[in-house]
Amino acid sequence: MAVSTLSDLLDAGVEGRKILVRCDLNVPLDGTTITDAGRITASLPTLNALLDAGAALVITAHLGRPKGEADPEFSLAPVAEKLGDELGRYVQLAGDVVGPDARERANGLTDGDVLLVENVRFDPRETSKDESERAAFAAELASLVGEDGAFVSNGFGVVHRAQASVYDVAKLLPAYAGDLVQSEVDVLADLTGDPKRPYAVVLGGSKVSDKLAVIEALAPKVDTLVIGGGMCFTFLAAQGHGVGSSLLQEEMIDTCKDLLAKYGDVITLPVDVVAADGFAADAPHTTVASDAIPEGKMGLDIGPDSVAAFAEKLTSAKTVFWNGPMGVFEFEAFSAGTRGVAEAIITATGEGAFSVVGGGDSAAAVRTLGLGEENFSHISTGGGASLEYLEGKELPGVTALERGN
Ligand SMILES: Nc1ncnc2c1ncn2[C@@H]1O[C@H](COP(=O)(O)OP(=O)(O)OP(=O)(O)O)[C@@H](O)[C@H]1O
Ligand SMILES: O=C(O)[C@H](O)COP(=O)(O)O
Repeated sequence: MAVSTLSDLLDAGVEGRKILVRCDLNVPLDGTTITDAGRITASLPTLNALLDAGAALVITAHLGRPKGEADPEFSLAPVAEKLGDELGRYVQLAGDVVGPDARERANGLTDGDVLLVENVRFDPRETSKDESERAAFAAELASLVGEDGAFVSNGFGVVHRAQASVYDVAKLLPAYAGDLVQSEVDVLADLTGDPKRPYAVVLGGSKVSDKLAVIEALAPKVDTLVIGGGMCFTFLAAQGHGVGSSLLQEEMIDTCKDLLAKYGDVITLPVDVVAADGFAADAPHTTVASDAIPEGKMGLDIGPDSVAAFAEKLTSAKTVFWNGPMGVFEFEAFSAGTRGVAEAIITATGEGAFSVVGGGDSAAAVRTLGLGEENFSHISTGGGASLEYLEGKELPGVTALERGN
């Protein structure tokens, strides 16, 4: 990665300067309680290094996918509090993103101060397809750190998004890769060169439309592609099975048919699923064959036979990349599939495989199910970002840094 790094910025000196840092603080929440702070703790080394060197920080981040307007459900308030605890210093939260409150607070920052502005996705220009709108928003973000400012990209989980606070702003300020972006890209590079075979990829989770596209690019590169979680139902539908009220991307059924025709020998789908009456922790549920999901039932986990079939593929792999839980692991009743697949990957790792878990919720699953981060070769903070990297796609947030300075 030919980019300027945090060390270059520290060598240039940050004392008395305001530094804009893009983090991925998109943590899972239960109401206002953070259920896994992994992405916050992963951000700390870079933030602490800058603060220790005398910088004042303006941090930008998103939370969830609000609709381009302020929405209390997606406020970064819980994140500001947790970040303050972790940094051991007060983190101010601006009531807006680039409005009067953010500007006034940014103006008043002195060395060692930390300001988090509100969820950048409260401003519709952040994710706009119109480059000039994004550029205008990026300019307002850049102005928060003034003439002498710099930009540090430290949100690996979001570098696959060509969004204003990730991509456009890097063109307006001297731009540097934070330690998290640099170290994640370095590790993932090991998976793109000449991975040890068999190479298995496990896909699940709920961002079906984002990640179905990844399969076309990954399938030819891997020996096994295991698909569970919310991802599998569009494939089951493509095989002509009813999926009840499970997560389904109807407009992608034909794509899945094509993928199965082309890569059927590589793709493994669940043979059974845990079908529930609704989306709730205590929903009555039963395990059914994946070609017999009853009308009105919702598949919330893969079943035990699927776990066994997936485990057989995974335990013999020498390289494993896993993104996306196999079920709604946040509910105990639907966590067995995720646990079972994780245990198979742990077994493979114990036998010398190189294993990477990528994604906010996937990494959270490893921690909340007590599976032991140390049992995997690497836990990545980025799900979509690492998948796109493995696909060989350009990561706009990294490209922008290469172009910068
Ligand atoms: N069968 C299912 N139906 C509905 N939701 C599911 C199902 N299986 C898993 N999920 C949900 O998928 C979510 C995680 O999906 P997601 O694609 O966001 O993964 P991730 O690891 O966070 O990756 P990224 O970092 O790209 O977001 C979890 O909250 C989980 O409850
Ligand atoms: O959770 C993630 O993968 C990142 O925070 C990016 O979020 P997004 O998929 O909503 O852009």
